[in-house]
Amino acid sequence: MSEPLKSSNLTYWNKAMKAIANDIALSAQARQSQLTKPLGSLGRLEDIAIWFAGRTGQITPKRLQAAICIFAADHGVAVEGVSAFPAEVTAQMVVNFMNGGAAISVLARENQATLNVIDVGVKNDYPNPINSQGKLFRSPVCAGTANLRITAAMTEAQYQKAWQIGVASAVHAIESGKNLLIGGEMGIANTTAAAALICALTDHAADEIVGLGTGIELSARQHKIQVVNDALARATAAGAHSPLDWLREVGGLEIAALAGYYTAAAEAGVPILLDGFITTAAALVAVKAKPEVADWLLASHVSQEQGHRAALAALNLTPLLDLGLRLGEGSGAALALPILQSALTLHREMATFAEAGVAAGAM
Ligand SMILES: O=C(O)c1ccc[n+]([C@@H]2O[C@H](COP(=O)([O-])O)[C@@H](O)[C@H]2O)c1
Ligand SMILES: Cc1cc2nc[nH]c2cc1C
Repeated sequence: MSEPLKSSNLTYWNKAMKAIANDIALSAQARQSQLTKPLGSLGRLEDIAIWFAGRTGQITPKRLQAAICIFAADHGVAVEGVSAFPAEVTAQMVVNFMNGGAAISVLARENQATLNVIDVGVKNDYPNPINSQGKLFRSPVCAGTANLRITAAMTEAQYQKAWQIGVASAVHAIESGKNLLIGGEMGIANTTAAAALICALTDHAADEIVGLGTGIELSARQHKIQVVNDALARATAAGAHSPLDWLREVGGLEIAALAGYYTAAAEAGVPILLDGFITTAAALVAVKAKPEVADWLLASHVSQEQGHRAALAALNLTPLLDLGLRLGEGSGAALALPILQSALTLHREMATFAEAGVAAGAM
């Protein structure tokens, strides 16, 4: 199925943020201390259960119903030879996602998550999928961004439209009962845009952040660093200042949509599970524009892309997994889902010392 996505509820932008229920988190912490295990022995799983209690307002949070939205778009900077793959792959992978053959298609099935793909700016044509796994929303803002090395990647109207499509995607998922939002992305050359954004929004130099993306040679990485530095200098000269200026100048349509998706999820009080390098760049934009978004973010994994660890650190996030992934599509987030589910199920279903008749240790 393929349909346009209506950006129905734009009031989510600039809405007041839902508060964290600290009293409920404290009750969840007290429950953790009563479960039949030495306190702290479930490590970060205990923190995860308490984190979700504070966000959901439930001492024993319900099972997670995850929505995965993949935002796909092309990048004008691909002409600079910054990727190991041709730009045509963006459209081809959209079809693969829908046909069920991509890594994220498999992982979504494996973890009972819904998978929707939102085309916010794929350049090449592609056929409508038949019998697809999820829904395809064809909402292209334009046929990809401009080359960020030589001009602003997007116009004001373009990045705002992409942002609003992300907002509408989050609203759609939340209104259909999802209580965990995962964003994924597909866009050849988007590690160049993400690296430029991370450099602009943190104190890091391009050499610290630019990586090999889909697998470019080390010599090509030097050129990619030059492209990022040229883009940063150009945008600085053009007067880029705010996080949204930087998004427009050096970002991407899928990155703008992800930033809107995360902001709307946080405004609605729905937890967000980040994926890799590009989704973290989008989260950085959202947090710099609206700092409270940070309270709703969890990091699934640290990608092999060089600058990901620094970007996560800038968000004060500690990843759950370090598996050497560098795929994107939401794959790392889908892989971390069973860990989150187990943390919540243990918290809900384990017996307390009193219930089990087990002697509690000195605490
Ligand atoms: O998420 C990551 O950490 C990640 C790291 C490297 C590459 N990717 C994916 O690869 C594509 C971008 O790589 P590149 O080399 O074309 O810039 C894009 O489709 C991303 O989903 C994703
Ligand atoms: C094949 C392929 C699959 C991807 N999935 C996300 N980014 C990707 C980039 C390529 C090249």
